[in-house]
Amino acid sequence: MTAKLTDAERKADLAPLLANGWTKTKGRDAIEKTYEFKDFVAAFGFMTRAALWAEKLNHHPEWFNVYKTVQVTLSTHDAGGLTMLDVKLARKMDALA
Ligand SMILES: C[C@H](O)[C@H](O)[C@H]1CNC2=NC(N)=NC(=O)C2=N1
Repeated sequence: MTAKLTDAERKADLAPLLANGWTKTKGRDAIEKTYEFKDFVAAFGFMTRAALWAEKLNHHPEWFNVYKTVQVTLSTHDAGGLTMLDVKLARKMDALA
């Protein structure tokens, strides 16, 4: 099983994400970000591309879409918190958005 992020990993790998629009979820070891796109097609295009990466990583987002907004929460359910899989998927999503 993937291990929860260590303090060192939180400094090295999580901090850059937190400086790039991700925030820690309240009351839970998770991160979230709200992406705003030009329209629904752009938002759904992002979700489609992210979904293929999620499947490839076998790591799946919690997300919510309304029109051109996609709200994403990442956490590793099997580990009960943040792992490097969340970092990987967050980086990928930022690259795709
Ligand atoms: C059986 C399957 O590999 C697991 O349930 C995977 C699937 N996708 C997952 N996604 C996320 N976000 N956390 C998990 O722990 C997780 N586990």
